[in-house]
Amino acid sequence: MSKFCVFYGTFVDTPVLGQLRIRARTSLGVDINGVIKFIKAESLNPLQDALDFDPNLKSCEINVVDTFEHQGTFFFPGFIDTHVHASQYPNAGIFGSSTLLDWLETYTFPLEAGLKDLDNARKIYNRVLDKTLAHGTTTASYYTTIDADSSNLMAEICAQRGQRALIGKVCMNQNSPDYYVETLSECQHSLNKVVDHIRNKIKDDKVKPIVTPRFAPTCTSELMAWLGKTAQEHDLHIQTHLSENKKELEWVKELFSESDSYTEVYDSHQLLTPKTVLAHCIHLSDKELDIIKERKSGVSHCPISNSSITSGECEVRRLLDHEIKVGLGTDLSGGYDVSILATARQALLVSRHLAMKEPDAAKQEHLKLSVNDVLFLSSLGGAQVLDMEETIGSFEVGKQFDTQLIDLNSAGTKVDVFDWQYAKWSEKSRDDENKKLFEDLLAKWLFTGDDRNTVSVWVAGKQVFSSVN
Ligand SMILES: O=c1[nH]c(=O)c2nc[nH]c2[nH]1
Ligand SMILES: [Zn+2]
Repeated sequence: MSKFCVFYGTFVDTPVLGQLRIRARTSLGVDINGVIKFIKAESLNPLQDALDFDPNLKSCEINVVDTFEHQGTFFFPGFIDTHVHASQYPNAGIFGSSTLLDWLETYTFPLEAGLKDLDNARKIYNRVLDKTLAHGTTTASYYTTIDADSSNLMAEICAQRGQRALIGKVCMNQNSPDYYVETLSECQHSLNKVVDHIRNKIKDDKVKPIVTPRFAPTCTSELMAWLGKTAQEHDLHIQTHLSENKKELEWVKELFSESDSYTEVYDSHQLLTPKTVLAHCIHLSDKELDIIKERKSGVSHCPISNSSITSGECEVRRLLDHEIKVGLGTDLSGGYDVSILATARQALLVSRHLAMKEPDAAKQEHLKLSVNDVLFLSSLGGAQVLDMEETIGSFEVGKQFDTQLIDLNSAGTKVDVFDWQYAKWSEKSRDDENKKLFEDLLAKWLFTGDDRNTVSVWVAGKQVFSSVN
């Protein structure tokens, strides 16, 4: 890696929900630590911009990545997958007509148990990294399995391959099959082992442990209380599932009859913090939304999973109106697609389904998520959910350069752009028209693009994927 890198071309991000920021003819300088040091609009010479920023750079190697002349190319923040079960990847697409509770028994627990075999785990986890990086995912919050050694292996693979990752060794000590469960003390021991391995042996700031009670039904109150306390003592992230499926809700009511709601089960065990990621959140009362907002926890919206295993339609606009942080999750393998772009597309479509059930025209319009909204959820929204918005999710001086380079003309692309649909950035006088044209190109990317358009990916300034290698 060069001491200093300058990227030149068009930068697109979503600093605010619903708003695209398109910066053409722009240079962006990145230092050896992957930190964005300057962003210069109306740049004519990216190399000169670096020297203007710091004349001392003259004596070191400066690498320029110049995409300016290449029509249909732009930089977008790396995608953030806020909820993905790496261990379930082999089952992507295999779910039949199951719903959550029978899906867990039939497909999921047997698969996860098999990752105790480290050769098997290594194959699966490397494949997950191949695929997520190639689809532009620069940060992921992973679930692994209950097994500490294979969870540590996943952390090592993420560190080697350069992805920013939260590693969640799954915790479950009740209502689980005999072949796939731990006692309280086994679970405590294996979580401690994973936290120690990641923090003291791997020692990569980009890879962190995350406390992961699978979901309330599989965790005793004693385990959840210990997990809440551990997260607080070690300042750890937390992730779990909440309110995904109606049968699951009834089960939680039976198991935790002393709690007023599913959300309160977690809250009463100190599991709701600003660093908590709650997957699904489909069937919540207003009171539960108030608690989540109050605790500043975030929601991972997993629309492909919710449609596939028939869990329901998450009312994302309602969450956003409640000022709750929302990001996107692929939720492999309840979800079948590793792609956050495909997940964003499905988020938009699910919002249209909710809108179709709303008779009031103004309210119907409000329910619809726009292209800009779902692109926000895929990037800065996800960063907020992971409590990492100061570091990643958009292009700002001081943030890390976690980025994907998109080329709508890449080899084999499904996206077709006609000459008159391109923005002509060399003609500055046409910038208003150019921006409009570019917004349409982004919509084309969302609806017709895929990993063939993701040609390079960087995490903390380091290239972690290139389609030409
Ligand atoms: O989507 C889901 N995937 C899972 O593995 C799981 N476990 C509990 N609840 C779950 N939901
Ligand atoms: Zn899940």
